[in-house]
Amino acid sequence: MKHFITSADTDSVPQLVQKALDVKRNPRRYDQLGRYKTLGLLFFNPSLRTRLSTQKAAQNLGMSVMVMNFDKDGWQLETEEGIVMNGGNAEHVKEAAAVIGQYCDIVGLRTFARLQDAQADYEEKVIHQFRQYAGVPVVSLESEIRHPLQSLTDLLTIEYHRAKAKLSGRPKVVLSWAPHIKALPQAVANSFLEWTALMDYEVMLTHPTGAELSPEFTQGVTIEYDQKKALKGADFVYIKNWSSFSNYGQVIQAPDWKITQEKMALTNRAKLMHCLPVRRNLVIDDAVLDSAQSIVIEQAGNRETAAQTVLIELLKYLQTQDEPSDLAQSLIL
Ligand SMILES: NCCC[C@H](NC(=O)CCC(=O)O)C(=O)O
Ligand SMILES: NC(=O)OP(=O)(O)O
Repeated sequence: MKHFITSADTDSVPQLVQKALDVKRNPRRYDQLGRYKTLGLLFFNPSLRTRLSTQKAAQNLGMSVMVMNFDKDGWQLETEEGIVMNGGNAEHVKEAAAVIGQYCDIVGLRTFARLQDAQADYEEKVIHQFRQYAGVPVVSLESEIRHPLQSLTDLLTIEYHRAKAKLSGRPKVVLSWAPHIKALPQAVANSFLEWTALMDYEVMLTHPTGAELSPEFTQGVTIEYDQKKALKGADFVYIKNWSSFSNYGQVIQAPDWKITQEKMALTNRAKLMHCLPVRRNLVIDDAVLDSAQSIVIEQAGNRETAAQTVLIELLKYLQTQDEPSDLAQSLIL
């Protein structure tokens, strides 16, 4: 694996999930793999889990880590090609990415959607420019439209519980929209659909009218507009708010979609998942978050395993690049 930006960066999502389960069982197996390698983590937006779990995962592999709050501490980045830079942006991404690539063997980036211009957000411009100009593997720490480290975590968590509960057959996995006061990105939901589509699950999406996601991510997905119907018989319930895609970035008002104990009672004693942070009693009731059905803390714990799995794959790729060619080898000898 050369980069980690979409599910297409891995040859097989089910195999990557199996590798993550293996890392969960043997977390110290590759504790020297990252020796003398440096990971750079660039945050344009806040983070708790992604920042700490990825840093911890890198340390578990013997890597050094540098973290930068790029929005506060970096120069304002210009991303337009060929522009006369006489505005507010001091540094072009071409130099910034290339220079960071001089210091880091792997670079992670968090660049949330601005939720003003769908076309601009859906291009995921900055992360692709880093892939083009950094010269090293690039990891998404949540881009405008995807959060692949979260999705790998989510599948790892589902597979772990499936095995533990000895669930036979295809699990019913429901992604439900829930209310929020702020306009949030669609990244977590998009990615969850992108990744679950590659597993043998019965996936159902439920949301109010007006909360439709981009067709790029919902093709082939069953959509049920009645939340209670959707929750019936669910084995896993994944809760997330997102703002409107069609009326781009607008907050959708539907307070009745909050997750309550009564709604959870409709499920097949489903495990409740959320990427966090979650606003209690606005999105999910205390009674549900504090119940045994909630696995949100364990899910967040699995972020470390998912990040470690991805770093192992990228470090193994770097090893293949580090091996001296026959010609270089003969010059050294
Ligand atoms: N990385 C996980 C989720 C991050 C972000 N949530 C947030 O911004 C919540 C902010 C708040 O609740 O004020 C999102 O939905 O994509
Ligand atoms: N779930 C998640 O990505 O959390 P942070 O935003 O805190 O990193």
